[in-house]
Amino acid sequence: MISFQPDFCEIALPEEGHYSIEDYGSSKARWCSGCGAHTILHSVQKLCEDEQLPPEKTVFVSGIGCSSRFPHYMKTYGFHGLHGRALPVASGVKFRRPDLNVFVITGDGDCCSIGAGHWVHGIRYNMKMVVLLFDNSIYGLTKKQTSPTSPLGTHSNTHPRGSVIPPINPIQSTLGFANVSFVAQTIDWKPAHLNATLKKAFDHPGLAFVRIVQRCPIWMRDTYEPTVKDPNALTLLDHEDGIVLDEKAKSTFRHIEQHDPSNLLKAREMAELVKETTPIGLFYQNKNAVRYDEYGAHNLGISVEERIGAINTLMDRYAI
Ligand SMILES: Cc1ncc(C[n+]2csc(CCOP(=O)(O)OP(=O)(O)O)c2C)c(N)n1
Ligand code: SF4
Repeated sequence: MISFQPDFCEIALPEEGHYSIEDYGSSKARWCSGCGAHTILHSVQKLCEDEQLPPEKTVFVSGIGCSSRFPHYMKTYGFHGLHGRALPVASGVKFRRPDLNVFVITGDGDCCSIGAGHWVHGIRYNMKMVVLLFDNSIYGLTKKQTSPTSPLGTHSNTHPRGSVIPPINPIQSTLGFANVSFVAQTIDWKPAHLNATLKKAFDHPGLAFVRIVQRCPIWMRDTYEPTVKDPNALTLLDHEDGIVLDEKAKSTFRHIEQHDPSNLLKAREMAELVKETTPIGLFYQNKNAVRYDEYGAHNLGISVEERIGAINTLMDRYAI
């Protein structure tokens, strides 16, 4: 388990009082050339710059996988932990330090396989954080084993003759979990949509779950290439309360569907679209869902600061 504080504390707030994108991390990550994770990294660093997040108040928690190397490339706090366990670690961080900006980076194996139990309850606890599911439909780091999101018939090292069990649809599953409050889908190769989705997720007052369809050119080229190349493969979910794109970015889509993100039943129907095309946009948002990170303080009738003080006292008492 590695928890670390890289060299950000050596980066004093620039004199002009403005962090630039370079202050948030490196653009030289050790992912394969053409891996979709590179564009996601850039987009997240851009979000940090746009929001001027103080690096010492920001933490990236991940599990294990290619995608989970993400915290190493950020000059913020980071925790590259145990396979499948990013969500409980992040929940602990958020409950203990509600003042921090918390991001979770998880792969489809990490989240939907070994970490699936935490996925259900992380969504249900709805603590304010952004969860980014890097879904490349394969176990990348361990060199091509079938993942729960691998399309039926995927040839892999665990299923050389093709996978036989239908995959999980992470959007549909998440929309079925209790107390779900924000579910969006985007892709790594359309930066305008990716950036707008991250911004919407960051602004959400609860747990924002974002599935990012991610290119893995090493193991899954045949799976994602048709979607990248075919202009008919995507459907943009459009609504004034959803992920709003400018006209130029919108004009790159051939298929646009109006979808009101307050309608959970319709959102579940939209998630089914994936059989014919990949829908991207905001499926569902409920800003009023119960938040466990707020509940503790509200229930006791104390402020967040008082709660932190109470937790500190307990930790001192038991020398934790
Ligand atoms: C408890 C445990 N079981 C298994 C592994 C081996 N392992 C490491 S990464 C990984 C799968 C990674 O796939 P995914 O989460 O989809 O991430 P990707 O590498 O594709 O980004 C597995 C099975 C491990 N590190 N720890
Ligand atoms: S194996 Fe795939 S997911 Fe992993 S770094 Fe390479 S391209 Fe990215």
